[in-house]
Amino acid sequence: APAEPVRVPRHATVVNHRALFSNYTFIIAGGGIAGLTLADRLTEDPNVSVLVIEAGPLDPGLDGILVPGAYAPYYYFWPNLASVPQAGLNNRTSGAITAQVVGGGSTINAMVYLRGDVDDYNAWGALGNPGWSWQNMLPYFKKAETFTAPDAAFAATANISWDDSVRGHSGPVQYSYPNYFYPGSANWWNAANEIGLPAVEDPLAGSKQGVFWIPSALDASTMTRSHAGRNHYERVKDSRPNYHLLTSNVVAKVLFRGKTAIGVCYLPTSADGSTACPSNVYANKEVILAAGGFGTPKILQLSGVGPKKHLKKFGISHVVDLPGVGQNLQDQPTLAVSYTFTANKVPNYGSLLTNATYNAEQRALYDSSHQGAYTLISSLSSNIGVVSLQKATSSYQQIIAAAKARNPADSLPADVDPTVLKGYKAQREAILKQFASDSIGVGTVHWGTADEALVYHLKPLSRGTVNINSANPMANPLIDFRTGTDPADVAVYTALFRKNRELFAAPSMQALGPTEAAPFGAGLTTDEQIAAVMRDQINPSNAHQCCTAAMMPRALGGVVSSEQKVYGVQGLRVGDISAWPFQLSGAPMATVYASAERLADLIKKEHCLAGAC
Ligand SMILES: Cc1cc2nc3c(=O)[nH]c(=O)nc-3n(C[C@H](O)[C@H](O)[C@H](O)COP(=O)(O)OP(=O)(O)OC[C@H]3O[C@@H](n4cnc5c(N)ncnc54)[C@H](O)[C@@H]3O)c2cc1C
Repeated sequence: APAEPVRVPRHATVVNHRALFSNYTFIIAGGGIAGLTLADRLTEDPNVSVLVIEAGPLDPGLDGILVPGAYAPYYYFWPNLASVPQAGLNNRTSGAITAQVVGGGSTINAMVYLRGDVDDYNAWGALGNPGWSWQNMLPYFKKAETFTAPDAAFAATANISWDDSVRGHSGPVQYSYPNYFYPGSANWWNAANEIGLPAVEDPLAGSKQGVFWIPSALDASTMTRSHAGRNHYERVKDSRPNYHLLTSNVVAKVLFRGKTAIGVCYLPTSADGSTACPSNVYANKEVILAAGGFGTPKILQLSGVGPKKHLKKFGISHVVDLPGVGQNLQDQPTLAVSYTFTANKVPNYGSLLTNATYNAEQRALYDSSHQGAYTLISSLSSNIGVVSLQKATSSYQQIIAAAKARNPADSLPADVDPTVLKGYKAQREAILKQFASDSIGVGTVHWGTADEALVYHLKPLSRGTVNINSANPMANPLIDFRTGTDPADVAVYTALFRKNRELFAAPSMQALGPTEAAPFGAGLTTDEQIAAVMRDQINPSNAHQCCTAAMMPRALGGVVSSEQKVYGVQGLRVGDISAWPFQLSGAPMATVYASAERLADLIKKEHCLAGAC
């Protein structure tokens, strides 16, 4: 079958099962951010055909997806995903959220559009990944995006600043800023300045210590969400007969001839999986996995690419023994801290929920002129602050010293493969260097302007796992975030909690009369007391799951090379967030778009596509 020539129909479209070709130049598993970016760029060459197989449907344009203030992501959550009991969080289980829809996370995420910092990409490079650095990524960040500046007068009153030279102006992903802020945001911003978190000129310039407006994946022409389904599929589909998207189907596994990937088998998302692989489709050149931080390692393991010992338990014969597949799971945990106020300002984001008149006014304003509170994603305000460990606590050196004194093996599952442990040691050294730097954030503070502050932990040292629990491709994997199993994470989080508390104690926030509410509260004064409550409150996930097919040398437990080729086989790459070695000081979306742009260029060059050689 792989030798059959590619037939190109007249219209690119979402195809149904019967309209599929039997073979394509490339097959991409997962139509999320990475998958659709790759498909768009590869089909620029009319001689290439690409099939994307996506487990979810196309969003028909629901309000809760497109209108930020009406945000309702749960329509497209992957069903029934949850973690196992979390040993570091008093054995609580938690939901594990990831998207199942065309556009993946970009269709349902909170639209926060941030890059990592300079040392994030440099450190990935230093882990044995030539070609990865901030300098190398910057052109791809720009290529990926189009920034629309806010109205100049509004920007001046609202403290929005940016450096146009680091922003892209002609890429498919649209981003801008909401054109409204709640009055309480100004108190929060001033309070941040009062505790030594300055205004950052541009958080996308490679360092963002301080406070800034959150760039948002908003199409400024309509003030609606710019998601990958729109910017990397709908934008080009009518002119690309060579771009096929099969929705509501799940890739069960990669098909191999010897050690060469030749295609995939797939089945409808509605199937029960008892008859595995009813349908096959073949790739002439490559299969690319882009099924996200949970989906990609699952497909690899089901395909016989993973820890041999684990696969054996399910009767899966291994194609290549790669112990790192499904290890190294990381997320960016979140913590909500509740407050009551004696003098909070209205309107705040709670007003949309509690005041029907205000809500109706704001909706009418948005519908008529794309202005007002509905341009803000609900539950977030316009500002956020990023904090290095040094800024968070004067005890940062003690935290680093304690982390260095710990045996890294104690932070991983007992049966860890020696290569994975070696890779973790290398990562740990890189991250501890970042802890000592004042130019890399370890966490963020945020206040939505109503009854809750949010504290995010960006740089965990704890490592989890995602492993299949059945050979049935429809069964969800076992997800163990292992949040808080490394004591340094709890110490860092406690410091971030205290930074948030300091911010609320600053004069500009005190003017609103806040009281930290239960289960926290002023009665908790020691680190131990705070940490004990945090273990009951931390949410292990911000839906930023990553790093489960990590890009590192094989001797360090890596799964893919710096060109994102899976070790030990041919014709198979990982194109998505699974390939990251460790979390960024920032949210993932912009980097997933940009690194898929980078990978598309590498693939074009290697196969001489679209005049690339
Ligand atoms: C609710 C939510 C809020 C978030 N908020 C933000 C934010 O504000 N800012 C930010 O930067 N990031 C945010 N994120 C995270 C960000 O969206 C993800 O990190 C990003 O989408 C990852 O990109 P990806 O291409 O690796 O995977 P995804 O975009 O998740 O795409 C993977 C796709 O693969 C599909 N898939 C999985 N398994 C299979 C299979 N076997 N066969 C076929 N298809 C499959 C899935 O349905 C999905 O569409 C959020 C995520 C969520 C879910």
